[in-house]
Amino acid sequence: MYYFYFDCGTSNTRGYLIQNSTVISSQNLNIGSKDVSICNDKSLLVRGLKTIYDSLLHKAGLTDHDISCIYASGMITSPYGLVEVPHAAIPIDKQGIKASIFIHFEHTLFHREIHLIRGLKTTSMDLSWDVIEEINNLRGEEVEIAGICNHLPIQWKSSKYIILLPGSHTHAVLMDKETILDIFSLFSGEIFHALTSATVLASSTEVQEGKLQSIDLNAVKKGCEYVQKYGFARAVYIIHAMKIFNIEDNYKRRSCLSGVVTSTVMQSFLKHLKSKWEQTNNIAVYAEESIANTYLEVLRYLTWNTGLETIALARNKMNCCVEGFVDIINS
Ligand SMILES: O=C(O)C(=O)C[C@@H](O)[C@H](O)CO
Repeated sequence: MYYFYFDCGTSNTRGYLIQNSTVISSQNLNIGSKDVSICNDKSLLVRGLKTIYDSLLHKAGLTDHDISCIYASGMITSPYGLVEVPHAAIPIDKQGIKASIFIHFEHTLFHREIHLIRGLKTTSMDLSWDVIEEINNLRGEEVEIAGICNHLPIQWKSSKYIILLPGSHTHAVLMDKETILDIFSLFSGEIFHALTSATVLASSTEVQEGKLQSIDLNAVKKGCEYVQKYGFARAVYIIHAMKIFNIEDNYKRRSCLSGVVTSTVMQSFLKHLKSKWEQTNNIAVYAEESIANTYLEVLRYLTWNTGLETIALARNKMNCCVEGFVDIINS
């Protein structure tokens, strides 16, 4: 039996052709909810999805009739996706995620149902300004979490632990065995992106494509030190001063800035950990390798000698998204 799965992000969409539980082929397209928002045109995403779908089916010698079901998760259920679908509320596990799937009939290009995996939020109450600070929400990471659970030390599963998912936003997720108990959401990668593309730091932190995926961990540590000593605003200024007075190169300055942003994000997280999730000592970070290592370096710097156990899982080496999707569907 064949089925199709779309993982839709803010900047990218990936389609997977799956036979039983095995991925036959996949394709990436640089289209996401960000483009829908910028162009105010939802058809952009549908056309992108259909391009991926047709191309993978064609390569496999299949037709639409061979695909028993199409699934999608992530920003596709956001206001800048295909159709806005309310988040499901936590606590939730794989079975709950599967049971809350929303079926949408796509009538413009697919002319068939697309089964949408909902994002998650931390409250089901009516929201107002009085309680907005209690809210946390994610879309897409719930599928990755299901896959990540297969790669954690077995002894972690007998108690509570935390999964950190850095990205444009960073979500910290409190787990009890394989149930998502709580979420704490933070702005993060978008801050770094804004600083390195829309401020005076742009040209002094720019690096070649090949160096984007690597990081200088000593420079990251320096960034942490500046934030601890002076706070975010002065730490960022120091990186600007490094350019003005010719200290180090763009690669080191970029790594240092990454340390500044990451340690600011982790300071908020650690405050939350201390006040709300105190009893938890195990933290797994799932991200592209250099980002996961940056988070680990920063966490170790900020929590030195406190008994936290941290591990990194490199997203570029294991695809927890598709693995989690298969687990959810088979649950
Ligand atoms: O629920 C939404 O609308 C979001 O903006 C979720 C976002 O934070 C993603 O989880 C990032 O991957």
